[in-house]
Amino acid sequence: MNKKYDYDVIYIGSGHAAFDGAKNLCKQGFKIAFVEANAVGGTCTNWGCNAKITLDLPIILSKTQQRINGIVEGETSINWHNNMQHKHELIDNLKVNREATMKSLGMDVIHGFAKFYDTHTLDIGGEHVTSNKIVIATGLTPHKVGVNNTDLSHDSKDFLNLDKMPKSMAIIGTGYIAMEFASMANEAGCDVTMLMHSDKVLRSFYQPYVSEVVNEMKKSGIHFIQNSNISAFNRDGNNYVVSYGDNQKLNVEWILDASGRVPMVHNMGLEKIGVKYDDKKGIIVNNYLQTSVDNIYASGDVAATGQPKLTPTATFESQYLYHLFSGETDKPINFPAIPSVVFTSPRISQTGVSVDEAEKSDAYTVEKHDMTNSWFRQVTKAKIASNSYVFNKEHRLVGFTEISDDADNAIDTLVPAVNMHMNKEEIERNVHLFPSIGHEAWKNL
Ligand SMILES: Cc1cc2nc3c(=O)[nH]c(=O)nc-3n(C[C@H](O)[C@H](O)[C@H](O)COP(=O)(O)OP(=O)(O)OC[C@H]3O[C@@H](n4cnc5c(N)ncnc54)[C@H](O)[C@@H]3O)c2cc1C
Ligand SMILES: NC(=O)c1ccc[n+]([C@@H]2O[C@H](COP(=O)([O-])OP(=O)(O)OC[C@H]3O[C@@H](n4cnc5c(N)ncnc54)[C@H](O)[C@@H]3O)[C@@H](O)[C@H]2O)c1
Repeated sequence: MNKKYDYDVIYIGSGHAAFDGAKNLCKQGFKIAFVEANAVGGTCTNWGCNAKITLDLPIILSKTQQRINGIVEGETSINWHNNMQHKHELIDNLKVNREATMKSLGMDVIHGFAKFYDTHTLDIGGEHVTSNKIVIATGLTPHKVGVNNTDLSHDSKDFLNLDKMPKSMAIIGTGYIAMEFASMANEAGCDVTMLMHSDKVLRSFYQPYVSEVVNEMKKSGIHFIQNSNISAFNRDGNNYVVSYGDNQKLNVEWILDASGRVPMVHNMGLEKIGVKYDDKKGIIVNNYLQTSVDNIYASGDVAATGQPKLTPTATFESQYLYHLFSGETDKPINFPAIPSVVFTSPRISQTGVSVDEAEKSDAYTVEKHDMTNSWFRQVTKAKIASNSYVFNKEHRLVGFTEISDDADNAIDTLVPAVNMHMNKEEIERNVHLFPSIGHEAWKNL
């Protein structure tokens, strides 16, 4: 579209924050390139959501079998090696397929690490490429705890490639990754110990529900050490020793550092061209996802928008930039309620106004339900199933959270009702498949 630069838009990164909107821009005639330093498709596609949920399949079966034991007889045992093979079959080619799709649509893929040469020029291994607009979509990278021999620990990518499940594992942190991977490892026969930073687990979720998940995990044999204050990792033959607390030691086969993920903002020359960022939150953007330099934008996990750093957010931002660049909108980004789920057993999901926020304000009312007595949950023999609906003053639905093995499905069905702030009349205009979790989630409204 313009002759001055090689491209109309270059995306640094090729994950959901880039590709999802770029393909639509490309269809409108924009000349597009992606610069990718690692696997095309980014974290979610190669070592995030997709890989994790594939490995979770036998965990769901095993947990279901335990609930309906007696109806289904015998014990389920997980063959982790075969589970990992299944993951490789589904995941390993995704990056190849994604690159082929990009090229077939007419977009270029440049392999290498991008640095800014000036505000319109990227340096990729000494080659210069220019673009009218540049979108920084570089995501997050694992944080390493600052202790002695920190390199003896592994990260989430290593876990998602473990061919053999270790007999014992120390997990640093109790966030999303720590809790999900602990549930999987435990069910696959590993002795898991969680080394907590404080006494809080999954801080952004409704704590009474989080406590129930922790209790279930404890019953399954997972150990939680609060305020662990870890100080060093050391080798002990083929094993590793984690030093923590007041000279205490934990001997394990494997250490997973799940102490968080930090924005990919370094060594890119951002300081040189004046793009402002915060080491923890990411690249500072305005309501148009525009950085402190006019022609440079940020999208997805690396953008400091205050939104949950999740795939649906990255996709939404990427699509917004498509609408903005194509001239279809000149309005600021207007985020919908983003649903999030922790894939533990049971799972916790939430979207919109949280119960905590609602309970601190007169503007909301909260309705809580124990779902274990509902008919459909009796079919699934749910031991734990509760949810909470948040309504505003006009009794319109503005938030929802659930704990249950079906919390992911429950939230997915309610997202439109929360986003549209539906009232009773609007809710009743929607009919649902029966019997289903979706029907259950709507019928209390
Ligand atoms: C283990 C795990 C499980 C997850 N599970 C879920 C889930 O169940 N649901 C969910 O919604 N979210 C989940 N997430 C989060 C989700 O993966 C991210 O929110 C999403 O991938 C963000 O997309 P993105 O495009 O912003 O960044 P990314 O997908 O991280 O893409 C950024 C890309 O930029 C590249 N890059 C970085 N710097 C440069 C550079 N200078 N030059 C060139 N390339 C560069 C990187 O190599 C990377 O490929 C999970 C994350 C992890 C780690
Ligand atoms: N189901 C999902 O949607 C899903 C799953 C996995 C990851 N993710 C995304 O990936 C991101 C990263 O996940 P995460 O679990 O790495 O981060 P997180 O921020 O959720 O958790 C980090 C954990 O590490 C702890 N911690 C920090 N410093 C520590 C220290 N020095 N010692 C011990 N513990 C320490 C924190 O207290 C916290 O419990 C999340 O923000 C989330 O957006 C999402």
